[in-house]
This record gives sequence, C-alpha cells and structure tokens, in this order.
Amino acid sequence: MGFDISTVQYAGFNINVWDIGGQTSLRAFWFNYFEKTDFLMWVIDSSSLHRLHESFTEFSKVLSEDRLAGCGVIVMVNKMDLYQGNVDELRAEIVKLLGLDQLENHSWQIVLGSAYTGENIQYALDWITKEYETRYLIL
Ligand SMILES: Nc1nc2c(ncn2[C@@H]2O[C@H](COP(=O)(O)OP(=O)(O)OP(=O)(O)O)[C@@H](O)[C@H]2O)c(=O)[nH]1
Repeated sequence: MGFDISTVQYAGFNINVWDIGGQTSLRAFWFNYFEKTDFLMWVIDSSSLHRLHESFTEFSKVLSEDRLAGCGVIVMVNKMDLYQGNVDELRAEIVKLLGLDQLENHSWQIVLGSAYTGENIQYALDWITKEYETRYLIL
C-alpha cells in the first residue's frame, strides 16, 4: 500500500520512520499518522519540479494540522544525482515556492541529496538529531 515503517539507529537515537506514500490515492491516509510526530520529512523529486505547486498545496494542508504544531520540518530534495541545473537557484526556488521563509512555528531545513547515492542523508540525520537535542535540552 505504499507504507513502510522502520527504525533507524543514528547518533544514539532510535528514529522511528513512517514512510507514507505520496500518490494521490494514499493522501487521505496521511492524516492517520500525525500523532506524536517530532519531524516531518517532505520529499521532493528534483526531476519533477513542475509538480512543486501541487507539492505546496499538499504541504500547506499537512502543516496546518494541529497535531503537527511545532514539529521540525526537513525538506528533502531527492534524486540530486540526476540534477544538472544550478543548485543554489534550485534551493532558492524551493524555499520560495514552499514558503519555507514564512514558517513561523516550525524550525526547518532544506537538504539536497540522493537516496540512491546517499548524498547528504547523513546531513539530514544530523540536523534531525541535533534539532531534537536542542528542543529537549539534552546536552
Ligand atoms: N536516480 C535516483 N533514483 C531514485 C532516487 N530515489 C528514488 N529513486 C527511484 O525513483 C523511483 C521511485 O522511488 P520510490 O521510493 O518508489 O518513490 P516514492 O516517492 O517513495 O513513491 P511513493 O511511495 O509512491 O510516494 C524508484 O525507481 C527509485 O529507484 C534517487 O535519489 N536517485
């Protein structure tokens, strides 16, 4: 059904990950998975940027959910191993189109990487764990 639940061990944390399918037919189910969520990882396919407006609509809907109030947001721009354009421009465009600069109640980070090569996956996990430590003052 396009759902996958797993636990990732990283930097002394057990990170429980709910990978929830993005297909239109599965979106109604997203709302069953928001309880006790510390972070939302929103994955964008860098080879389908024409869908960014659709992504923004769905992203806004999800973030308006009360149960996600204050959760950290990491926007993972995936498939960068295939991307040939200007990376800084890409980053700026996504920040603008998703309105990340306007997010008031969420700390956020944008990561350009690749699930295929592993590029910047560690950076994403570092951000999540450091952010969690800061939030809960585990020093
Ligand atoms: N080149 C490249 N291909 C990738 C990368 N990540 C995923 N893919 C490929 O993209 C296709 C779709 O991957 P999925 O993981 O099914 O995509 P998804 O977004 O989780 O799909 P849904 O669960 O339906 O939302 C597969 O053929 C993957 O091998 C990447 O970083 N680089």
